Amino acid sequence: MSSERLIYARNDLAQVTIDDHGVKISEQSLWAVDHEVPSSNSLFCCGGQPIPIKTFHDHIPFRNIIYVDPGANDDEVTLTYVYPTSKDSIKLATLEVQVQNYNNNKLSEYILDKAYTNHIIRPSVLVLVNPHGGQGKAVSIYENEIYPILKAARAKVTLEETKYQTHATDIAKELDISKYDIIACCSGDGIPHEVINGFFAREDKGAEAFNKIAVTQLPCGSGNALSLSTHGSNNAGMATFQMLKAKRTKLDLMAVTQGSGPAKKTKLSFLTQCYGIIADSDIGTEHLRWMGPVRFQIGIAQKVFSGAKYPCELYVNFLTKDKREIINHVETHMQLSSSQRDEELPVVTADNLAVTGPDLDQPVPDNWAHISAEITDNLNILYVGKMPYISDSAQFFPAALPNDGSMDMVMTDSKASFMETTSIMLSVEEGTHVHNDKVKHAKVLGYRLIPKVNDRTKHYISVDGEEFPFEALQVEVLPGVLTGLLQDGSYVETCFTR
Ligand SMILES: Nc1ncnc2c1ncn2[C@@H]1O[C@H](COP(=O)(O)OP(=O)(O)OP(=O)(O)O)[C@@H](O)[C@H]1O
Repeated sequence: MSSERLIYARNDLAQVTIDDHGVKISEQSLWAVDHEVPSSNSLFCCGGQPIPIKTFHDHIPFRNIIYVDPGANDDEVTLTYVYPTSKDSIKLATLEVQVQNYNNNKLSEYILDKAYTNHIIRPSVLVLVNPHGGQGKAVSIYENEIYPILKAARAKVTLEETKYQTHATDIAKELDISKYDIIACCSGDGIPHEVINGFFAREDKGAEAFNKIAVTQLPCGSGNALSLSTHGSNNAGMATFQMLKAKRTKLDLMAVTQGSGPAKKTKLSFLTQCYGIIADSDIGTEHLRWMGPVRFQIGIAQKVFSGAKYPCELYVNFLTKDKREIINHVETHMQLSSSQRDEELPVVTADNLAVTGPDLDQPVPDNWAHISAEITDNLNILYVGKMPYISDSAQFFPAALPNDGSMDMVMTDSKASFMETTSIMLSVEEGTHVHNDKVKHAKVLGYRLIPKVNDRTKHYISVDGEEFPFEALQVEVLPGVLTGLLQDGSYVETCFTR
């Protein structure tokens, strides 16, 4: 520090220096940081870059800074930043500082650039709040946990509440896309599903919208798989912070086609398709909605215990058949995406959104495998997904990758005993169920499912957690069409990617 600087140091401002990692508060100024300091010295990770708590009391990492206002003099700024209060929660704070080793009329912009290496400063965000999401808590979660962080980061926020089912689809279909950088769905997984399908219903199949606007979720619903897989959190404040700091990254979508001829309809899916016990337990227990996620587990236990079977015909276009290939696939793809991390995102055109598979009344291509009746006559779970976490206690697709051009297919049949099935379900939390001999797991490029369930009880096919017609469907991957927001371009770590 120069002697001149010492003379002019203001004692009403915290004295700091800027280093490569953030803002270091000088010892004499620590009084100015009046918030509590977490005692844990563990890493604050949650899918983003680790924020070392250990040194946090005298150092504000650039990543934690969400806004910087210029002060009265060139070497003074007000920092707005977040600090962790637990592994999965944050608080906002501000600190007026005088910077001892940097004196320039662009000081606030300099720090802001360092704070937002990955993403747009002051993004323009369309916030869609589903007032019925999360058992009616979405509005208060938005007001109390999400908006304060967006406001502190000076995001340009446009707020819209969804007024009816599929309203989000209509909004996305008619949207002036030039106005927004992000659509943040303050909801469960239902609203992002609707937004993506609203884009797809546009004249260019949504190409321009998919290129311009990142679609993300801030967790306000009962199922928040998108937030858990991308922001690493079910906590709305934390997810908002992670969203602001995330990197625009291309994600694969899945095109789900049902019907043929004039009745042919294609919808996009970003998360999962499901047939069997899990679909019936998720959608079929709507009457237990007030119970929240617990209803799902009760439904599964009931079905497993009763030995429920969901026969079908299944044709699959496999990328990997042997489970051992999946580990190599994940490693190779992660290396590839890390080498492409700084490249510009590819531009999507309507061709990338075109469905190329045969119609459902036509035979599947010769290279698609017909799964043997020994499996499909006894099938009890068919679950296909593109994101690793389906709830905070279920890494159902631990090998799922954002843009490897494939989906993860997981299948079990009712020949496994009740105890075996229970043990499989219990290992879903750690993601290790896919290693179980009784679980079939493959990377697939496309499949056709024809349900053959004859009993009279109502059954379900769910796509991204939403009910779809209980009839044949065909799915293919649309590689890298959606722009999402991921920490450093990757999904949250799983047992495969850790
Ligand atoms: N104003 C509204 N009235 C009725 N339904 C609505 C309204 N706004 C949105 N919806 C519907 O609510 C459904 C669930 O949305 P979302 O996923 O956000 O909530 P959730 O709490 O996670 O519910 P779920 O348990 O279904 O996941 C969607 O199908 C959506 O179309």
